[in-house]
Amino acid sequence: MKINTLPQEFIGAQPILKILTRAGFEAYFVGGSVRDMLLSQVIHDVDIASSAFPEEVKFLFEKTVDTGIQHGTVMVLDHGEGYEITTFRTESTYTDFRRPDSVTFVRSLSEDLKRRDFTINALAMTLDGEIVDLFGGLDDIKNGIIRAVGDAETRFTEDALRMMRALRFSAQLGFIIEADTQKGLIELVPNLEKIAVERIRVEFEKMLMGASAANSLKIAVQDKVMLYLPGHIGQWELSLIISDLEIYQANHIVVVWCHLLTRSPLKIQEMTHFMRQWKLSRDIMKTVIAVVPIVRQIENVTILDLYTVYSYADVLLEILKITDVADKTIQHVRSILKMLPITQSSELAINGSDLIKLGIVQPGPRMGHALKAMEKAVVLSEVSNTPEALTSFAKEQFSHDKN
Ligand SMILES: Nc1ccn([C@@H]2O[C@H](COP(=O)(O)OP(=O)(O)OP(=O)(O)O)[C@@H](O)[C@H]2O)c(=O)n1
Ligand SMILES: [Mg+2]
Repeated sequence: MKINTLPQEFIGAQPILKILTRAGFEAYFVGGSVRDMLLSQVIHDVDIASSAFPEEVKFLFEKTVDTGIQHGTVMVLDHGEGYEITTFRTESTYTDFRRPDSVTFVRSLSEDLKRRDFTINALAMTLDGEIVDLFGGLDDIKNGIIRAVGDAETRFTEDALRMMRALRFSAQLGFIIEADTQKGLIELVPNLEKIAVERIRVEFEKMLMGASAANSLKIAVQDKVMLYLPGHIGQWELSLIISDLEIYQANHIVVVWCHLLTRSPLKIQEMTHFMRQWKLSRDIMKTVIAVVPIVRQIENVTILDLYTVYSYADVLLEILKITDVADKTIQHVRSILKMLPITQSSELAINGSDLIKLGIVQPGPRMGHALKAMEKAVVLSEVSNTPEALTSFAKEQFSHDKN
């Protein structure tokens, strides 16, 4: 099979492959970019594999960076772009189920392709668009199948993360997992415990953001994958999460976590511990802690609640959609958010130094209290947000207070 018109992402890299082939080496586009091109999906990074050894690559190109030279990867810099070239390699035994004990550089493309995870990821393409398909990847793309290259158990023993990747690709692409591949997964799923949380998290998040997330999550429950994920998530009742995802697709990582935790059996105080086990970022943890209690009480939400959560309004509205909250309630929330007189304290018409200048409050602990009271009164439309109205409100409330 030959691709006649290559996407722009590959055209920029063609001169690099030309230099390698003119020097007598083999060079191909490999991995995710070839798969995504064939599926008309967005192409992320264009990876190049070559028979040239790292030192040979460095000799051929003027500007290179050793991004992962011990694994055979050198980045070539060309017109402000970086292209990673990885030497064809085989991998030795995997004592720890995630990293080869050593890699060996080889000159043969087929040796390199046969150690890759799935047939759809084991396609290569020459610089002028000829596809090299040694394991039936093209048919599997056409038929929507995730199939391990060769023996599934061997592939999953080499890197247990590949089991999460199977579920993730299935969710993103709507592909089914081929029977022997699934059998290998069921057999080896306990090895997931040996994989770093960060790596699992990346695949898990991509899975839950996929268009077919519900189906992959069902498989993950059935095949006991969930039992080996962090935070005892395997003990949760996941049917509501699955049915939400049958209808709506999460569009951002933070939405994934807010949704999951809204539907979780965890109390708000327990969530931080769970999120630490998944090593989530501070930003995501803050958002979850702000948004989830509001979603859980959405029928009784107050103007002050929505003011407090204003900076997370987009996430909040997204979660309300996913968790199937009544349209009427969503409209109500939207209209309150739109009508808030201020959205943060810095929008108050007078501030702390104004209060001091006016001689109403002195610096000290009462200041915070005064500012909070003004903020609350403005949000609740009890006072207009003008210097005059706020000054007389403050005088009335605080002038006679002792500072
Ligand atoms: N555990 C893994 C990870 C990667 N690969 C191989 O390395 C390529 C590039 O890996 P990566 O960028 O992690 O995945 P992609 O398939 O490119 O997917 P994504 O779109 O997420 O980048 C894959 O296509 C696959 O051939 C593998 O065999 N086993
Ligand atoms: Mg990639």
